[in-house]
Amino acid sequence: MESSPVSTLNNDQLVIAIDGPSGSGKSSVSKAVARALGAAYLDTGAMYRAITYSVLANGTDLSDATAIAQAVRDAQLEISVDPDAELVKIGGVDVTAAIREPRISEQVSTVATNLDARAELVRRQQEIIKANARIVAEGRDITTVVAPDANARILLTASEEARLRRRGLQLGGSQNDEQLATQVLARDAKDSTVVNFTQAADGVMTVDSSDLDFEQTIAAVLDAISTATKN
Ligand SMILES: Nc1ncnc2c1ncn2[C@@H]1O[C@H](COP(=O)(O)OP(=O)(O)O)[C@@H](O)[C@H]1O
Ligand SMILES: Nc1ccn([C@H]2C[C@H](O)[C@@H](COP(=O)(O)OP(=O)(O)O)O2)c(=O)n1
Repeated sequence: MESSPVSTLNNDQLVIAIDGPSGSGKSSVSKAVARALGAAYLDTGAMYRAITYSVLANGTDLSDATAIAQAVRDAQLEISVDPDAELVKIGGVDVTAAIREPRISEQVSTVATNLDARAELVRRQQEIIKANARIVAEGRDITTVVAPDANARILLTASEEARLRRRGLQLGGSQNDEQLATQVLARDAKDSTVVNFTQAADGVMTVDSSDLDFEQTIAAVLDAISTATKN
């Protein structure tokens, strides 16, 4: 599966790890939780998306796993960890908005299922986490691989129906049902071949947001963090 877990936690550090499937609310909820905790925020999915943008822009053959892995090692990737200032750059180019386009969502699993690419991105994510005294990091393998020793580890889930509905609204109704299913469900199925983000690993708390609104979900996650950090 993945490269072996490395301890990322320094003394006195607060690391919150949040994983979950597409559309479960990871990014929006983690950002709000980071603000509430006065912490930095790391969107690891944005790193996979930025690499995908770059390999597509450079005409890299997506079936060439070695070329993709090399592109990740060579990538000059910058990501803001300020929850109030979203910024992603690759090779000096601002790709903050471009990486959210459906064409990236449709191809990103090619990068996410490349194990050499994952190893390099996990290494960079661990470096970013180490450099921040308080940080909320979210993705698919944060609770299990990137920061298994985080102070609180949470799996944020939601029903398929809720996730498709939320993503549809987020994209302003521009995608039909089939396109949404490709970008959400088919992508999760591909990504699940290399990381488990559907079942909570030992010690990981599950927050199911299917029947919670956005504010209730933030409160439930803050509650889970408070329970986990009491011990
Ligand atoms: N509990 C919730 N109830 C309703 N909408 C939500 C909830 N959580 C998140 N959302 C909305 O759903 C959409 C997808 O959330 P996002 O944070 O991008 O998910 P993810 O990062 O897991 O893909 C966003 O528009 C977000 O505001
Ligand atoms: N830690 C991570 C984060 C994201 N990924 C992959 C899986 C996803 O298909 C892409 C994009 O992730 P992102 O969190 O932006 O996706 P969603 O907003 O949840 O739809 O990256 C991963 O494999 N591991």
